[in-house]
Amino acid sequence: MQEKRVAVFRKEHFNAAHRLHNPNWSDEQNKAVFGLCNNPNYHGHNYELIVQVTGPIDPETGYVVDLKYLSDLIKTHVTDRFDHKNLNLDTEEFAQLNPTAEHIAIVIYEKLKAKLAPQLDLKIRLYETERNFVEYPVVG
Ligand SMILES: Nc1nc2c(c(=O)[nH]1)N=C([C@H](O)[C@H](O)COP(=O)(O)OP(=O)(O)OP(=O)(O)O)CN2
Ligand SMILES: [Zn+2]
Repeated sequence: MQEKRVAVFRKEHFNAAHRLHNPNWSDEQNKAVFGLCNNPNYHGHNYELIVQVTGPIDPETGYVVDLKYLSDLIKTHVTDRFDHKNLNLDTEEFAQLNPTAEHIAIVIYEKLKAKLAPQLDLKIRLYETERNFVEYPVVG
């Protein structure tokens, strides 16, 4: 019989400021492409993060992953690092990387993936606003 794989989810949130900017472009080009998001004085978002972990159920615990462990992992590696921060100025992750929702999702994925057992699949959904959100990775 095929192993049953189950997805478990943890929702978190963090508030952060950012500025979308490409240093290789002129100010005019940055303004034209990124609009208000290029404001030199930054702007903020209430990010909503959904972390999905998929895998087999451990027969001993009945868990795919302990959600308390997952919650602690997200706190240590994501929210403690990014909450109430200016992503461009206060974090090494986005000092040289444009802090778009796409890039933030990939950075979060890579941090958490490194801490999870290899048989577990990870997916990140990140809401930058109520209507704008991204997912990583995309399968297929
Ligand atoms: N592909 C992406 N597009 C945009 C991103 C991004 O990360 N990836 N980010 C932004 C800005 O950060 C911007 O602040 C988003 O806010 P806004 O356009 O105001 O979106 P809202 O949902 O709040 O407002 P609407 O009224 O629904 O437009 C822009 N693009
Ligand atoms: Zn923004």
